[in-house]
Amino acid sequence: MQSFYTYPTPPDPHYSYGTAGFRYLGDQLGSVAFKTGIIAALRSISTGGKTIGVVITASHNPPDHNGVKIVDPMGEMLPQDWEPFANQLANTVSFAEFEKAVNDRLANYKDVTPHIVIARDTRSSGPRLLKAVIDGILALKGKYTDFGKLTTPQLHYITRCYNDKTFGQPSEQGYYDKLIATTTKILQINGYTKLDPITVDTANGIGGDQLRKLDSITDILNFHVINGDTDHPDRLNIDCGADYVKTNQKLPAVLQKEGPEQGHLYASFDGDADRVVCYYVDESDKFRLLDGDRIATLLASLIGGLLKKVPKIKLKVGIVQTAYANGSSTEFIESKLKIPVYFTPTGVKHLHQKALEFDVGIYFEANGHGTVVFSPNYVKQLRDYQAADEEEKKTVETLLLLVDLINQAVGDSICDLTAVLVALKLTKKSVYSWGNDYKELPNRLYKLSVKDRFLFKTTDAERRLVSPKGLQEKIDEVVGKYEKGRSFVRASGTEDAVRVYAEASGTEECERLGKEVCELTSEASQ
Ligand SMILES: CC(=O)N[C@H]1[C@@H](OP(=O)(O)O)O[C@H](CO)[C@@H](O)[C@@H]1O
Ligand SMILES: [Mg+2]
Repeated sequence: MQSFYTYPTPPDPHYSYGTAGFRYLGDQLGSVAFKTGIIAALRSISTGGKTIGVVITASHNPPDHNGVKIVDPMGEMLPQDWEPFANQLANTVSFAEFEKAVNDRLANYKDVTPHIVIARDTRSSGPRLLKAVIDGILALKGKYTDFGKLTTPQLHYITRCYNDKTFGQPSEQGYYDKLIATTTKILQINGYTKLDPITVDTANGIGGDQLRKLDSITDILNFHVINGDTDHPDRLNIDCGADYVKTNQKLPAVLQKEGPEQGHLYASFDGDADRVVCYYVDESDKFRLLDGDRIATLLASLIGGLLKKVPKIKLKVGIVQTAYANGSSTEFIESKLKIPVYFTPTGVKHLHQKALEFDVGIYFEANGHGTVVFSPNYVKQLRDYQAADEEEKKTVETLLLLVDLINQAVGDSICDLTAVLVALKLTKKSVYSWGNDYKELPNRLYKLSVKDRFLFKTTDAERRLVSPKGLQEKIDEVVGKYEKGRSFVRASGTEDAVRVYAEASGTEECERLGKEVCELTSEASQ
């Protein structure tokens, strides 16, 4: 563990393992990356030598940021009860304390060789941090396999394949093979040969390289990449990508300049390709965003529609949203799709957990991060089903193939987008009709700097404040003045800020409501 000295921990560190792992400026992450190698190795040892993943990425954050995140054996996030230990290690400055913490932990487990799979995004700090992660793994005499540059979900897939041989081949090629084979089969049994073309803004990140590879090995997917410059890592997420499009509610800069094609479907990925939003420009040149809420409703329409065709199969379907979901989407799901909606706090780990309670659990954050999970009961009922005719057989096969198409471990831009295109094809829906399923309520999201964001404590899936005292009552009073008004305030879990969300029936009303709630929030935080 002498390489501890190669990666000195800065004095008075405050590193914290959040939903997205450790995330800071790339040049401040050396010691954290080294220690993440150690934590991943310990996690592997604690599971009796199962393969663990490490992804080096800062997703949609600026190019000079970076991050390290650990992936558990079945492709899930590191369990929350490991986070305090990860934080303790990351913030330990002295070698003696560090060595003791590691050895104490090691003493709990059997002596096995850990194995770690690693991948990184396109950032220039990636290779340096990779070296640090590897040195951490080697310090515990671990083995590693470096998969080079991959999307975050690809590394989740590979990690799972190592531990679950039925899942697929543990390689990048294995990922493409599975996606192509599944998509081809779904199309074939439903009488189609290829998916419709789509233009994809890949945020100048790793998603671009991977879509180009896919495009070169198959004719059924028709992805046209824009913002796909991975030779210049400093362009990552700049004026493009899912976060830019969703936050600004406008086209990526290059499309604003060149002019988009009316009615054509576009999509944007984030920097590590685990989020996707779609959009188009309508007959009156208006930008129409098809965000995570819309993706959830589209996939729910597909799955719900297919299940209706086999009424003897009884499965529990649920949709999980956060308070950031547009009110119209919730209303559409409940009143038109007749599927129950559940709310959890922000962060995919909360949504994922809730979704697991259903046979089909569909969850998406409005920003485009999400997936669908299917229960063992779903697979069993469909596998055991005796189809009465060809139509039923086709339906059941399609429902089973969806399990392989959608990356259940984690939100995956490439799989989610393919599922969107499959859904449009199978439901015979045009881009316009998707966009007209419901009319979004105008909404605004604000970020406020406050003295102490931890003062803001919430309840009811973050929709109501319990602290600061009295603020919620004031918000209620303001909200009551606006038709279809809704507003809530919560501390960000990833930034030192408080977020204020507002929606109302009209744009002006929504902005006024947002402004009023921002003012109340600032006053209360003095
Ligand atoms: C409003 C919003 O988009 N919040 C994001 C953001 O969380 P905050 O806790 O709001 O900072 O980052 C999370 C991690 O990427 C993501 O899951 C979440 O949706
Ligand atoms: Mg991401």
